[in-house]
Parts: sequence; structure tokens; C-alpha cells
Amino acid sequence: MRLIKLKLSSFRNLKNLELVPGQKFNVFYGKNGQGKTNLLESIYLLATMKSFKQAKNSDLICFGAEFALVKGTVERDLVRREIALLVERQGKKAKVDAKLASRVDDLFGNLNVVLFTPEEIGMVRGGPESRRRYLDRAVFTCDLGYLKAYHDYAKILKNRNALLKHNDTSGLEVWSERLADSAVVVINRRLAHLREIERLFQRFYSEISGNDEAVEMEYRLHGVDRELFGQEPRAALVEGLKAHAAEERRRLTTAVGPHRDDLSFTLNGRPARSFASQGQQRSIVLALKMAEIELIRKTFDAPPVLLLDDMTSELDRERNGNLMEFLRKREMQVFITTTSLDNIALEGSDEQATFRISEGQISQPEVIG
Ligand SMILES: Nc1ncnc2c1ncn2[C@@H]1O[C@H](COP(=O)(O)OP(=O)(O)OP(=O)(O)O)[C@@H](O)[C@H]1O
Repeated sequence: MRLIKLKLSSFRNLKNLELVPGQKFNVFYGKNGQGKTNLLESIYLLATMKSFKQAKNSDLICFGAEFALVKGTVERDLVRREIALLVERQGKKAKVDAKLASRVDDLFGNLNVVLFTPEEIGMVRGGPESRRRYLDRAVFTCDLGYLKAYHDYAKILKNRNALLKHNDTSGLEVWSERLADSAVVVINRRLAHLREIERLFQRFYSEISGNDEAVEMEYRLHGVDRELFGQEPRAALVEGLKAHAAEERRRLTTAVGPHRDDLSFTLNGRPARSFASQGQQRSIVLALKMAEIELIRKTFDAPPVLLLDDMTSELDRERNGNLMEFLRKREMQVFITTTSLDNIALEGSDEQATFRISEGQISQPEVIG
């Protein structure tokens, strides 16, 4: 999969931008606050209709403008498609080859992206939300049904939370059962994804770290009995909700379900969150991303586009080099942002297009190699 052309109008500080990226490594450099992350955000939006910064529509529109327009030509298996996304304050509208795409599903598989941000590097150590966010994004890219399952769950959760908030216990039991049904679907899809990437993740971790540390990942059910979940998942959720009834009355919110679950990593049996060194934690995230790329390649028979935001300064030279080598072998199109070209371990023969971004404007590329 490749992005052949990108055209932005009034997207954040990128008022009028046209880009014809190279086939492989595209490096965007410039000082802080010039629009590098915004550029990656626009590509991410084209693929998913969502901002990776959890931004509102109005944040995406250039100050003073009425709407933003993101247009891209993408290519997969030699078939080109035009994707156009109109962002207005009240909503987004997408078209694929001039046909209205009414749901995100219609965009599915045209452009797959894997995102790698400094925020995600902190994921092993940080709070569970960032790990859930990572997981949800990763599952959605390969599993079309996941988004619907996730939205169904979110709707039920919202209704159940509204009852708790108003101390209205009349319909609570019915909503608990609905929540349990929907939660099982979400959790099972997450678990299926993790099963698919587990081996890859372990293989890439040992390749990056160059030693035989045993790395494991585990899906942690919050407030739900693991064993019972293995046998009767729905009953386990219902039981979990019952057991947390007092906490829910106190906190006025649903205490159990995939919105509270977590993903944990262990190194040689010890929790990576507290025991792994910074380097080991970075290797874990890197191995996860590599596994995700590999799974997408297998699922779609085409590699995704990789968006690397300001990562280069986060990875040491060796890990950076490992990553670039991995990407080179897979013939992937990569978009990298950096404040300094010295951060990129891309010396070698690969084609590299370099763009300078300054105050939302892009300079013509210099092709190196
Ligand atoms: N809706 C908007 N309209 C106009 N400008 C905006 C809008 N949203 C953000 N900006 C501007 O975009 C700039 C931030 O761009 P971006 O986050 O892409 O920076 P960057 O080049 O990635 O910098 P860094 O290296 O610090 O990450 C800021 O100057 C901000 O004021």
C-alpha cells in the first residue's frame, strides 16, 4: 500500500499543501511546531477518519476557516483510489473515487497505517488507557467487525452509566446483561488479535534485544474471574458486575468491562512496567509494532504505511538501525518526522525523499540514494 499523492486545504496549520511522496522513506524535518505531526495526522485521518490525537473536528480545521479538506491518491495491488475527506465542525464526510463512503467500513483496507509515536513508547510504563488505545487501533486495522463491536459496547456502556449516575436501578439488570454480551464480543476480538501477534512479537523482541529474555504479554480482565471467563465468558462478566455493585453505586460508573481491561508485559516473568529498563520497554513497543506490521502484511497481502512521529530521538542508534533494516526488507512506505536529520539511521542505498517543513509549508524534496 502506498500514498501516491496528498493534498491538504486548511488542515490545521497546513493551509495549502501538495505532496508527492517517495515510494520508501520520506523524511520530514523542521523545527518544533511547524506542522510535521499535523502532516502525519492528516495521513492517519485519510486511513481511519480519526485523529490519533483524539482531536475534535474543530481542532483539525485551520483557525478562521470553515472546513478542512484532506485528499489522497492511494495505491494497492496497482489499483489507485482517490480518497477525499471533508472535515466540518459538525462532522466528517468521506468519498472514495467520488462515491460517498457513509461509514468507516467503506474506507477499510484502502490505506492501512501503523502509527508509532513518542507517546506510545511510554505505553509499557504509563497508565492502562494508552495500552487500550494501542490495542483498539491495532485490532481495528485487521478486523473490520471490531469497530462495530466496539461502538455497540460504548453505546450500552453509556446507557448503563447514565442509570448509575441517576441512581436508577430499575433497568440495571437488563443493561448489565446487554453489557456482558457486548463485552464478550469486544474482549474475544482483542484476544484473537493478541493470539495472532504473540509469536511474532516474541520473535521480534529477541531479534531486537539480541538475547534470550522471555517476553510475554497478557490480557488482563479487570474485575472478572479469568478461569470462569475461559469457560463461560458471559457469566463471568455478569458475576464481575454483581461483585462490583457497591463500588458502582459509590462511583456512579460501570466498574467492569473492556473499558477497564489492560494489557501487561512481563520480562523473564517479572512485570515490565516496573522492572524493565527504558531500553527494554522501548524494545517491547518496537517489537509490538513490527508484529503489527507483519500481521497487516499477511492479512492484506500488502504492507501498511508506517507513520513514525518524532521517534528517531526516542530510539537509540542501534534500535533505530534495526527498525530501518526491518522496514527496508519489507519495501514499506514510511513517513518519518524529525527535528534533525542526524537522528535518522538511514545511511545506505535506499531511496530517501527529504522534505523540509516550515510554518506549514513544504519544500521540494531532495532525493538521496
Ligand atoms: N486548527 C489549527 N489551525 C492553525 N494552526 C494550528 C491548528 N492546530 C494546530 N495548529 C498549529 O500547528 C502547530 C503544531 O504543529 P505540529 O504539532 O505538527 O508541530 P511539529 O512540527 O510536529 O512540532 P514538534 O516537533 O514540536 O512535534 C502549532 O504551531 C499550532 O499552533
